[in-house]
Amino acid sequence: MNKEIKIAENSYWVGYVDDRKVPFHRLILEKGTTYNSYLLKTDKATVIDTVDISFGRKIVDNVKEYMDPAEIKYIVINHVEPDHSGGLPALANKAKDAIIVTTELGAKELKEMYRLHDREFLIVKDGDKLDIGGKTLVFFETPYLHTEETMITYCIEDKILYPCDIFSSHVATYDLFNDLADEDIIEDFETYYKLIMHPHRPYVQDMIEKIRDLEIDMIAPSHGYILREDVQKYIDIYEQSSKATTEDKQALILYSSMTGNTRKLAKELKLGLEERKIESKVINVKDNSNLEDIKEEIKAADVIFFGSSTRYADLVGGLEEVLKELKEMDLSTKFGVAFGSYGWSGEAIEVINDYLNDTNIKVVDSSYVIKNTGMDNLRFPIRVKFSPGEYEKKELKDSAHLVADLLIA
Ligand SMILES: Cc1cc2nc3c(=O)[nH]c(=O)nc-3n(C[C@H](O)[C@H](O)[C@H](O)COP(=O)(O)O)c2cc1C
Repeated sequence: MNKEIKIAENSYWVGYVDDRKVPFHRLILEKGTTYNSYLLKTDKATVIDTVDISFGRKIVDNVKEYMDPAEIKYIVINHVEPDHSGGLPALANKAKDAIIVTTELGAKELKEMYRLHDREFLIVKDGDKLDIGGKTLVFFETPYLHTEETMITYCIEDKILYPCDIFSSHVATYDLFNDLADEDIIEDFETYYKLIMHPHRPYVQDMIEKIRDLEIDMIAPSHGYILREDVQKYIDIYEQSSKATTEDKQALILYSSMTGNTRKLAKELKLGLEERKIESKVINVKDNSNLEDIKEEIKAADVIFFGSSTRYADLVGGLEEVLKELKEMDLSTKFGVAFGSYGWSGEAIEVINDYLNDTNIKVVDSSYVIKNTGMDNLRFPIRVKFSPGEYEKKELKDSAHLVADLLIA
């Protein structure tokens, strides 16, 4: 490590500056990045987050500049992605008695990733406190910021928030504090927000509520600049940007049904969209429906759901006639989602998806969702066996919420 970077009394940066062009989430980070790790050298010395898996030995060396790593009592892992937890195996190997502090899901994933089944874990939940001997840490669960297991850590005495990926920026810099930056850092900060956090903006709003009453003098994230000047300005950027509205967006739900089950799915999707303030029109497409009218409705919509149940491995009603028209339309600015009720194989839903893939519409299927949001808890196209129960109704609403979020990405 080149120089001591002290962030508060007995608290030091022990991370790594990666000034290569770093490949990350199918991007090349032209300005590199930093993996910020922090050592709180209290009576129960604590490391908060580590470094990328490629630099595990560096964090051990950095800690050694301040203390014997064997004396570390706690290692806090806010987020398990290997650019932050990657130094854990090397560090835990030296800190043999250290307790790993993380969320329940975080512990499950870390054990699998690094074969840490024999290590002691402390599972924390929203608002739990930990006395580390001279300082007190409080933990808040912040799911999907940026993956499901994520939490953030706040030190009461230092008034420092350690939010891991949240409030980060991808810049390789040795002048780690924002007031020392020789350039305006807002663009990098906003770019990071847009790419990593914005797809999860409802969760950003939840996080803002959790930290609203904390006194925060400094934000010490895990990439890029540590924010100690104009701290509120950066929180405000997250709050304002995550409020982006869906009010001017319109959805169209087209369906065909034999006995009304697919109609029930359409109804739940509409309710879910309305909860996100998206106006939606539902049309039952029959054999004699007016195709020109439906095409006008499609042109006016930002997202179109196409639903059919399956009858002898085929679509029902008049939906296929509509699907045949799509190829001739410019749908490049719109999202398309296939759905349907089925009994055992649900071929119609897959056929709808094939039709959509043959147009220039943005097809919301599981592959698209994973690649654009990192979320894999909902399945697209939307398939429900027979009539939706309470569980399926909730999933349908969640699916509608996710599509609503895609609309303002
Ligand atoms: C005559 C008939 C044929 C069916 N064929 C299939 C089929 O090939 N594959 C399948 O998964 N489900 C099949 N089903 C089950 C329906 O898709 C299922 O009952 C669905 O919930 C009906 O939804 P709806 O009320 O929206 O039409 C069939 C049902 C009927 C009555």
